[in-house]
Amino acid sequence: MGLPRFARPKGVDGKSSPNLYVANCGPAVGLSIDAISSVFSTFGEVNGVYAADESGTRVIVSYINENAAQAALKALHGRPCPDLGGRFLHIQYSILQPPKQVHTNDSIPVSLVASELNIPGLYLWHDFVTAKEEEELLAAVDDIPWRCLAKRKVQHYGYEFLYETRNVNTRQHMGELPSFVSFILGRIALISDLGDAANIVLNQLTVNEYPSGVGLSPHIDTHSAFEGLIFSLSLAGPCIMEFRRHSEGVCLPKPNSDTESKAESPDSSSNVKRRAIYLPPRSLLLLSGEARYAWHHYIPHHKVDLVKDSMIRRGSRRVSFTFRKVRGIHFFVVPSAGLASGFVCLQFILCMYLIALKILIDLFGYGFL
Ligand SMILES: O=C(O)CCC(=O)C(=O)O
Ligand SMILES: [Fe+2]
Repeated sequence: MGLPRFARPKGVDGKSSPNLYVANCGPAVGLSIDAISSVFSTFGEVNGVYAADESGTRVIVSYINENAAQAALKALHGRPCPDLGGRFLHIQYSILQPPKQVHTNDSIPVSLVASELNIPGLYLWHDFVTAKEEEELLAAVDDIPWRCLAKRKVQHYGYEFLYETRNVNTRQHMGELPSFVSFILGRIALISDLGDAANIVLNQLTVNEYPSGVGLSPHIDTHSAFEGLIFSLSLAGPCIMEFRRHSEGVCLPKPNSDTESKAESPDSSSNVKRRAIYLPPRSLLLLSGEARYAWHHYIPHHKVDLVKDSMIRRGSRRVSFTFRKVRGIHFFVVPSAGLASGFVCLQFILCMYLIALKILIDLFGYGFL
């Protein structure tokens, strides 16, 4: 998906050109590309209107000829534009970058459905929770203190994820997953596509709150900390999630699980396969098998995502609920977290009963039965 690349003009005046760099203008400030195009078309034929960067607040208006650009700049620069919500536009000439200087276009087509990505083990269910449930889930976590990381806020349930060691402390169990997520666990257990649903164990929950434009570094969730399936429920705002996988024999960067480091710019080398999927609010993503173990996943730092030719603005925040299974811990089996304590009791009683039975058999033989 190639957007033309324009250089931001240097100096105040810039060099005359048919392309204008227009700041304070774009989808992120409520101005559609069509509306912008129609206003600028009054000065001459417009070739196209493009996002100047990922902010959603700066566009490039590209004219067929320079005179039109000059007229538009003269008429619209530095004053409120009534046809564009009264916004003050800041306009300069912009220059199409010569091919040698063109930055690697790091945007790739974004799919709406998981099957298009061809990544085994990746699933996405839209509208997994209703708008009302979403509201209730957000209210529930907003009632609980957040832990602030450098760029986002988190809450941990079940077991705390320790960012310093990229692991969980399995000796410190923080209790069952909260009752406000029980219905989600119950619903996951009913997903018919997941053959062996009875074996799904989810005993750790990380809630992430991302402010607008904040992403997540490429990583594979730590193998030694988590096993099995990883479910992530998106709430409040949309984002895109990208996946990348290096070809055999090519070294992957060290898995950067749940770190706070700056999102790396995606590797454009031909040895890297890249895919992207749009995660709307209320959708549930599942990473399993190859999707979970062989592909890095990350959320690019964008305020606006280009999805099927539409610019989709990230909300003021995105909250995700990521459910995982801590390696080696077998309690709290889905279907119902509400029933989890019952399971634990039952398992405990059964164990005690078998141990007692074994002792009695050892002492008295089978005769006492
Ligand atoms: O926010 C998300 O959906 C993904 C979070 C994630 O990848 C993680 O916590 O490891
Ligand atoms: Fe992850």
